[in-house]
Amino acid sequence: MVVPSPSPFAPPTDKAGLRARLRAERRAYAASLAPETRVALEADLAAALEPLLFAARVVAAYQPMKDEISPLAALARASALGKVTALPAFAARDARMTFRSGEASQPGPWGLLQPPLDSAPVTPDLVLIPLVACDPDGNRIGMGQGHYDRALEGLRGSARLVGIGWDFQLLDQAVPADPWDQPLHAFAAPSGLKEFAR
Ligand SMILES: Nc1nc2c(c(=O)[nH]1)N(C=O)[C@@H](CNc1ccc(C(=O)N[C@@H](CCC(=O)O)C(=O)O)cc1)CN2
Ligand SMILES: Nc1ncnc2c1ncn2[C@@H]1O[C@H](COP(=O)(O)OP(=O)(O)OP(=O)(O)O)[C@@H](O)[C@H]1O
Repeated sequence: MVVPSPSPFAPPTDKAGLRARLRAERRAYAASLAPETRVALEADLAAALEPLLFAARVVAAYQPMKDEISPLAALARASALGKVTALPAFAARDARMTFRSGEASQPGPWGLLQPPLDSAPVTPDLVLIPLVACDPDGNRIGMGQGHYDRALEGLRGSARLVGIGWDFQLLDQAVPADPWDQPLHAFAAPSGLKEFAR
């Protein structure tokens, strides 16, 4: 049987190809933002999340990498609303991710600060999740090491799983899902919150 090879000009539909394309888009977009524009977009993100923050008891977010939208304004808002806040912590780069309360005061993997490993582990009921891309069914592409898939497995019954990104990171096209992928309940971006049928 002759299997037609994909055109080198066709946009990617596989996970690795989509990850590479959207990582490049994210890098270019973040580099194009004036610092004050970026702060304003991150404030819009926090406003879009307000109803979810209000309803939550324990909110987990993440320390942003260079090109990611920061959820830290939203996390500060959660704290002001009296919620427990948490961040990921790793004993090693390939260790299981845990969510811990406390200031991000210690160096962790990937150059990101994290709470001390002896601070309290918490079980969030709202998780703000970094992503490279997602689709309207909540399928998510991350950085490709499965850290979030593994950590979210046990939380999806009891927590709202909300992907966070710049607006263009929610794609029109379907993202392929592997059996271990944990689908998102919603996506939040500066333009607002989109709930998925999950
Ligand atoms: N802010 C944030 N934290 C997160 C994630 C994330 O996507 N965002 N992750 C989501 O799962 C995990 C980290 N996953 C990562 C996977 C790959 C690379 C990576 O390839 N980084 C460099 C290579 C250099 C390096 O390893 O330091 C690169 O971009 O080429 C980074 C983080 C856990 N913490
Ligand atoms: N629950 C799990 N148990 C064991 N291995 C897992 C689990 N979830 C994911 N993995 C492994 O993690 C690897 C990366 O998965 P994938 O490409 O879907 O990552 P990702 O969702 O993009 O990354 P991340 O979740 O870190 O943002 C896969 O090789 C997969 O085998």
